[in-house]
Amino acid sequence: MASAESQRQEAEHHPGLPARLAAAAIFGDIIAKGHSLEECFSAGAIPARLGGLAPRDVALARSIVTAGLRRLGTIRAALAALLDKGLPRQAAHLEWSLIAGAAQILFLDVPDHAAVDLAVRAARLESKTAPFAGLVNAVLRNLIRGREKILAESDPLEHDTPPWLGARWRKTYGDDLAFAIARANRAEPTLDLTVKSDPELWAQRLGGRLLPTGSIRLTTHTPVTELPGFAEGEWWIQDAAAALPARLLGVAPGMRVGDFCAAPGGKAAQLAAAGADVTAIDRSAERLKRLAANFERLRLHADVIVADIVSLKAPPFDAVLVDAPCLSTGTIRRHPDIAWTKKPGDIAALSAIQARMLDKAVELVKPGGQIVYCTCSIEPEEGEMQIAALLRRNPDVARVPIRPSEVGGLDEILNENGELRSLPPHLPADEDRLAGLDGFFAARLVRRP
Ligand SMILES: C[S@@+](CC[C@H](N)C(=O)[O-])C[C@H]1O[C@@H](n2cnc3c(N)ncnc32)[C@H](O)[C@@H]1O
Repeated sequence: MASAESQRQEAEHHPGLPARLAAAAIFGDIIAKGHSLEECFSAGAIPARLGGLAPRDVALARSIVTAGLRRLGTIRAALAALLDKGLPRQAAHLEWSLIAGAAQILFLDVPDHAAVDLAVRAARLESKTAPFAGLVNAVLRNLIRGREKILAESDPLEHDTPPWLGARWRKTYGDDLAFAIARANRAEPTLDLTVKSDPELWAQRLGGRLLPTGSIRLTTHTPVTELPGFAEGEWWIQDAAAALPARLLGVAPGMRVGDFCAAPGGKAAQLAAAGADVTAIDRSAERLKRLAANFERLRLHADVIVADIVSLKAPPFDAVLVDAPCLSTGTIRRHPDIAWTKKPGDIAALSAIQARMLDKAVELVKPGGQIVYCTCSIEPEEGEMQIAALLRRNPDVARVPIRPSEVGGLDEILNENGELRSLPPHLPADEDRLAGLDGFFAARLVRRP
């Protein structure tokens, strides 16, 4: 290992180096150790990987990691073709540095020579990898030569989607839609806002586009904290599809609503802004702190409870929203790490918890009260099949179909049972950067009186 002192000296002479070292280390944390992208760049993670980095370097490291994860399959296939003998075992972690270099060369607006030079310097910093600095140089230079062909031949489904997910999506949605989902996942996500009130006025003030669903889609590059209305708590960031489930509950002022799995509070804020008396429940005290901070900025109120929903005891609610934990495959555009950190076996464990949460929602909603169940997953086990199973096992529950007028007239995001099923290629736009929706499932139910 390089001493901290030699790293510090190198970094002083080569200002771009710390961001590349951090990016390479974080690729390892995510791909090999299964940490999430959000966790790696959260405030708590800073001392471990990002300590001492200037905000500009943290932003660059994040761009490298995000671009690299979004196109990981393409990068790995290209590197494998150039490394016919693979990487030497003692220097296997050079892969992270090569991935970071390749992400810059293929997908970021970074000068090629900087990407190569800094990857070579990073390799020289460690005794185990130093003998292979020449190999790093040769591989990345060959990558530059082959760039056009690599990009032209890169297929979203074959290369940038893990095979098990690609196979699932083909089976569920057919070849064409599976391809469209994979292609949409490679695009940068849009920046959508939910406003407390008067979306037309705020769309105008923020120079954004008012979507048929009522969300505002922005094109600005101004940091969100500097935009009008942020400090005043007039709006919050929330994907346009994620904003739909809470609206389907049709809350009226004073209604007692249980938000099951509430943190960090995007949907709870919608319910509270609509005048509901919200009880926000989540088992993560840490994430509920974020909800509390968000609510403070938005000047909204909710009663907050740290609890496991499965064993929750509470007086009955007028309505319940269940935003259950899930595989989150509908949000790969925003969280490209999900494609590589989730495993096929996760679905069975998650769908068992989802079923128990649904049963709890039925138990804790008053007779005649409504439940909206949602997940940001495009896997049917966590959506359509979950509701079909609940309706089979509990005759006291019925579906209340969602009408197109409740989702901005977007018939294509409703299925034949009147459930919401949005997918990343939905909501196309004249400009690619304004297109797309997170993949969400939502069903509205009523506990029979
Ligand atoms: C999809 S997120 C919720 C997002 C939130 N509703 C929003 O709109 O901002 C799922 C949440 O479920 C919580 N969670 C997972 N398992 C839980 C359980 N057994 N009981 C309570 N909360 C749970 C997680 O801590 C996480 O905050």
